[in-house]
Amino acid sequence: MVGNPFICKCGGLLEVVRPWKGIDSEKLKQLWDNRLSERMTVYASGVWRYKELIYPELPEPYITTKYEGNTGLYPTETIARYTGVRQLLLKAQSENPSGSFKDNGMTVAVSHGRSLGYERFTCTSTGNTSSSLAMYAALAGCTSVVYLPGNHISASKVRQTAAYGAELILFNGTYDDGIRFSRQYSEPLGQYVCNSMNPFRIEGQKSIVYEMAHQLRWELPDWIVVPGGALSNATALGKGLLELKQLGFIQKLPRVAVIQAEGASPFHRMVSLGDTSLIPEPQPMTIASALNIGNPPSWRKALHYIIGQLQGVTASVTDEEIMEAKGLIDRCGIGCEPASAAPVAGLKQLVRDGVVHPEETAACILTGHLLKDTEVIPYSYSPSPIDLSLEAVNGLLSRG
Ligand SMILES: N[C@@H](CCOP(=O)(O)O)C(=O)O
Repeated sequence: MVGNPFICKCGGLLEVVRPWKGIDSEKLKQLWDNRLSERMTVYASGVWRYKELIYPELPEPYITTKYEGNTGLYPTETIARYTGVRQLLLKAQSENPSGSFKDNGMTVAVSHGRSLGYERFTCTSTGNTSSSLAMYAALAGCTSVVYLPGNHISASKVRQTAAYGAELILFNGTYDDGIRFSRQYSEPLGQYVCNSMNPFRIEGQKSIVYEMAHQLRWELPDWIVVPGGALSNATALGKGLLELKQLGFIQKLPRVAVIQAEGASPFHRMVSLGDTSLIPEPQPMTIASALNIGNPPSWRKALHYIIGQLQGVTASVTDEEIMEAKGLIDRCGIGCEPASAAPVAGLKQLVRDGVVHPEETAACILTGHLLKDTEVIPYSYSPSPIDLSLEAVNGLLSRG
């Protein structure tokens, strides 16, 4: 096996560990408040605003940013009622420049790669990671090569990736096959890997919970709920939360829940059986394209942070439950891709099962934009055009 810079000799994934000397949380909170008025500097980014906890030593000229992050945190009574909690917030990572939470990590991975002198970036993807990478690589004046499974991914995401100018390599097999290939061959091909096996992706994705805590004046809800596919989001959430607590930014840790889609839920299966080794799902199958992953690369890190350190919980939900929750999120005016609706469906289940108390509060992280998986948008509109007249319109309105 050819070496990969992010894989340890033991086969596990490397991660960034810092000694955290000289962090003064009160001073940093003040600095970050001041940065909220930045406009066209790197600190206008909702990721690089928190540079001191993300990648303090990276020189600014290497940073490729599209002012990512800065996403809304919306209270919604409809979804609170639906899930059964007292208060519910939706953190819309879908509002990122390429339409998904991947941007929080990708700006850091691409900036790190540039600092090493790379000009060719790569990833394997079900579509969001590739769109994000293609966008940042183009922005940095570099090229990207993306490996995409030939089936069960979203054509709208593939088109978005192509639009940013990536070289597309469609292959037979699943996301997991593509990851196996790029673990082995990206480095000899001179391509800098930007999948979440790259620990700088995880560092960037921590900013999601940093920004959420900042928006809530450093008091998080009782629960934070994320979808689980490759498990980089869960890992970053766990690592980020523990750092916030350890460094004195928050006084109380929230509980965390990771929700998988039933057809691609090896992590949930492992946790619910009390096991500590993951049995991959050979044919992952869910309508939520971003969750179509049978062998999540970050499962060990997620197990360590979410289950080991934070005593978090997991659940799995059916495609029907995902689509029902998505319908509600869409009609609240926020909208999301199917994978993002899994946390809302999962929270409902956790309240029903008595794991989450109805008096508790929760935030669900929406990972991708409503326009990401357009093939599965289940809405219809007027079947055939009419000749416009007041009578014809009144006739249609009275039917509705
Ligand atoms: N849903 C993802 C797959 C995860 O890839 P990662 O390397 O970004 O964790 C995608 O959009 O491709």
